[in-house]
Amino acid sequence: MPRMSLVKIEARDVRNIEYAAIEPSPHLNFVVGPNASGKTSLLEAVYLLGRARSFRTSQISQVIRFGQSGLMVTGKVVNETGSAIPIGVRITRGEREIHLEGRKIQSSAELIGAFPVLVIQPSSSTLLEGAPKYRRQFLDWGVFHFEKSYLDCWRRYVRALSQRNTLLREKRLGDIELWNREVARYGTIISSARDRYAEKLKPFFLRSAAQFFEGFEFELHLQSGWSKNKTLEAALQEDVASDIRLGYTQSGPHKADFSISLEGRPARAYLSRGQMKLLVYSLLLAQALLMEESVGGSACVLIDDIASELDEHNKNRLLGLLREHPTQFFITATADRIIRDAVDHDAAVFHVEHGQVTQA
Ligand SMILES: Nc1ncnc2c1ncn2[C@@H]1O[C@H](COP(=O)(O)OP(=O)(O)OP(=O)(O)O)[C@@H](O)[C@H]1O
Repeated sequence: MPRMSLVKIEARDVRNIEYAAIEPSPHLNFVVGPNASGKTSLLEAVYLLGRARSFRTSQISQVIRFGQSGLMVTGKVVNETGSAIPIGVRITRGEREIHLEGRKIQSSAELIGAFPVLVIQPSSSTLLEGAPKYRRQFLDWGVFHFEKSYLDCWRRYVRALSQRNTLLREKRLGDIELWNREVARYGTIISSARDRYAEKLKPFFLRSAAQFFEGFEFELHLQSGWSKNKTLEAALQEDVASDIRLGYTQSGPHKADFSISLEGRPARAYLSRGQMKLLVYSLLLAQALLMEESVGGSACVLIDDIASELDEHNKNRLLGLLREHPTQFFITATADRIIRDAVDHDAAVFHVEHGQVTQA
């Protein structure tokens, strides 16, 4: 069965790239060049194609090349059935246009389903070291690709939660029971979907982590966002008085989190920065592998600055792991030396200099 992969991409006015057109390999793609040449910008173009936003900034206009009024990225993705899907994303200051298979679409959700892209970058350590929202986003991205009804349920939850919060702030408690039920109904579905996903992810995560950490026993724990021994509806009912004081809902999947521990201790308290980075790699690669093996789909994984914070030994282990992994990767590095041993027959190498991209 063919795997999903990006077979063609054209980028116009993406940061310092005036124009680039490449035909990537379905497996390993190395993007090599000096600092500030435009390597991350090329990855940003791929990401734009799958998410219609940037992984570097929430202010998308920053990505438009200086002096230009807009940017455009077009590409062709071949999916598991062998069909070629054209995608186009055009961003001007204040406007975003997405085209999928010749149709103009309004929401990026459809795009995310058609071309799933994951990114691992130097700041990815925030997945384990930053606020819980990063871990919820990680879980939700995975669940979204697993259960198509998840997004709709999530939207209903957010709406119900916002209604409940308004009632709390305005101290209008007449309808609170109704909204407790709504929040509990969708919140419980979300939480169960995350639990199912985490259970599926665990063996893949442990397998990936075992490649980097010999003899370490990791555990992944999910916290639902409310007290374990009661239903969400009961927790919401009990919280009403203190929720009014605070002006927001304290219990629910919007407060969920997960943690990784090592022999009963929180991993983040014991691992070095480089090891934390390897743990993040393990989680994200597990997510991509789970997609390959269980959903019948696959993700395109972008790795920005592979050398950052990893020593030679771990870099080589990681590259070895990527070679075994059937996923499509885009990997940036400043030196050819880093990738020399990893390049084999199905790898493509792109050189970037002053925003010009050439295939080696
Ligand atoms: N909107 C923009 N228009 C034009 N150039 C930009 C824009 N935003 C950033 N740049 C410039 O684009 C260049 C390429 O940046 P990019 O981050 O892609 O480089 P890189 O090759 O990944 O570098 P490094 O190896 O240092 O991470 C930088 O010189 C940056 O200042």
